[in-house]
Amino acid sequence: MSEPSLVTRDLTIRFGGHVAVNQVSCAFHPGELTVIVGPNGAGKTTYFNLISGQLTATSGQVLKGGQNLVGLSPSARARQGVGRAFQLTNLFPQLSVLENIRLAVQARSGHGWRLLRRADSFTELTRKAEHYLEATRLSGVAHTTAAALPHGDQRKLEVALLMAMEPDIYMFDEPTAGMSLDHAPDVLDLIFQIKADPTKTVLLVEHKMDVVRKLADRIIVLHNGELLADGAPEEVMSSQIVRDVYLGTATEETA
Ligand SMILES: Nc1ncnc2c1ncn2[C@@H]1O[C@H](COP(=O)(O)OP(=O)(O)OP(=O)(O)O)[C@@H](O)[C@H]1O
Repeated sequence: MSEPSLVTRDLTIRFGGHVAVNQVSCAFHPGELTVIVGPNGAGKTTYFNLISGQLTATSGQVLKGGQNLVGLSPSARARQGVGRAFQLTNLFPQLSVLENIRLAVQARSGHGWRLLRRADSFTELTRKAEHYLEATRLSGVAHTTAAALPHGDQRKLEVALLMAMEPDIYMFDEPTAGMSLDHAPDVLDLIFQIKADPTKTVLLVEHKMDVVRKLADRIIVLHNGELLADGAPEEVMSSQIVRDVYLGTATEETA
């Protein structure tokens, strides 16, 4: 197997006396989509926050290319290639879809978020932005303001912004939450597209078992902040301990 693109080693966070993530060691690889599942309160989002930098670990490491990212801000981690989709936080609501994507391309290219003076740089950025616009099938709403987009297109725009940042680690926390059945397949298609690139690593937190089945190359199960199981989807889903702790009850609720 390829070298891991991201490793968490004994990753732990305590909130007072409560250990929300407890010594989680896991290696993630390029070309692999790992879904993180577990019952409510298992520590999935906290684990994500520790990787993307919204939270700082009490102990343990987040290693990328041999560098420990613990202590770096979320934006510093994004510059290191750890990209996380966040609902609306990176959007400029009054700018058009194309302008939003162009700003993300610009930030990635090292021009920051300033207005550009040089016309040739601008054209190059627009060309790249149009590429992501097409990849996410948002060309039809290129000139619509982000604020005026329907919810489903806003979620696609979030994926477009993430793609424009060209991360090598993609993180999605319940990417279809709150979406209608019409729009969910579009966003799942985009994740399929990303996963098809063998240089990208995808991490996904997901409750919906149909989405897990559709996308997962590998499943890890968290329970009470600990890593309970890790393996191929069919192996993990059929293991007795996982069925007892999680799937036995959760599939009925969420499938
Ligand atoms: N900032 C915080 N301060 C105190 N406790 C916290 C904090 N953030 C999370 N927790 C606790 O850590 C535990 C794990 O929470 P987390 O949100 O990571 O679970 P989850 O698996 O993502 O749950 P869900 O599926 O419901 O989103 C919970 O007991 C939660 O109450």
